[in-house]
Amino acid sequence: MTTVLTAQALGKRYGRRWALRECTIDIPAGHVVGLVGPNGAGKTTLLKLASGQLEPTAGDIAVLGGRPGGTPAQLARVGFVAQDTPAYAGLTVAEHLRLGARLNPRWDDGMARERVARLGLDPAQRAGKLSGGQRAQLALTLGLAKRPELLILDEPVASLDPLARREFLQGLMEATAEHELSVVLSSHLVSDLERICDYLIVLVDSRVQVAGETDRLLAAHHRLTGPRRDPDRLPAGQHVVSARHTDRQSTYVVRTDAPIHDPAWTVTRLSLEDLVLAYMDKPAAADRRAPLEVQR
Ligand SMILES: Nc1ncnc2c1ncn2[C@@H]1O[C@H](COP(=O)(O)OP(=O)(O)OP(=O)(O)O)[C@@H](O)[C@H]1O
Repeated sequence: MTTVLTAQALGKRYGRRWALRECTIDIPAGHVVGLVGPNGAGKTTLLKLASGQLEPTAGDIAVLGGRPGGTPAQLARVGFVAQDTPAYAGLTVAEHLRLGARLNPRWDDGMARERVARLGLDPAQRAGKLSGGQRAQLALTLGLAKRPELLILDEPVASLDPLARREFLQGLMEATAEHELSVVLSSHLVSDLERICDYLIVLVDSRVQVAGETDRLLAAHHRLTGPRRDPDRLPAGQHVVSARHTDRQSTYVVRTDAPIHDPAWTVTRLSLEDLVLAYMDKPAAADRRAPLEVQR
């Protein structure tokens, strides 16, 4: 597997507090990867370490085979769109493009101008006067026109209304279809991830709980509902992700590659949101096993 990001026992500490601890992760190339997890899981910290904005306190990280932010050439290969889609409020849209051209050796000015025109952004408008959605689009334009091999987006759509969100994600999907680009996108909005991501990683408390291509993950997970049954009475090939019991009834989310024929169970497929919630539901700190990988 060719990876765009690989980390071993990666950690970042602020004073005595670990923001990310012993994080081991491999992110494959050629995908639009959704990174999801509860507040405080360490997603932003991981993405900032990957883009070279933070230095690790412990462990190793390599992005596109190099040290994040290690050289100007390495910086040019990775684009980053931050949570608050920052822009220089006093600079106009056109000035942002000129700055991008000056700072980035692989800058695609034609693409930047074409996107700005298509989005209806006024080149003379100061970024501070743009709406949140327009600012996010400007940030995405700057990230794409850099022509990175890897584009990292940290909750880029969190503050956008549904229409602006859809337009932003549409622009991102078009760009990934047109250019060879790996994308890692963190978001709490699983329905958005479901639309654009073909690979999912659930991070809880710095640990990868599950990672894999979304269609394979969905094919391998099922909800079983039926008469109460203890987990040790499930077949060995059924890995329990989450369990709920009443006096009479059990509901499991299981991962299995084998068909489920037990007539006692009502078997239903999961949505991506159900799957994410099942993994987020696990007591994170207690679960220190190797993550599940569902891959080709
Ligand atoms: N600059 C900092 N100083 C101290 N602690 C920090 C700092 N940045 C992050 N943390 C802590 O590190 C942990 C991980 O934070 P991080 O922002 O990486 O999580 P996240 O998964 O992105 O969360 P969210 O989904 O809420 O954005 C949190 O407990 C947070 O409080």
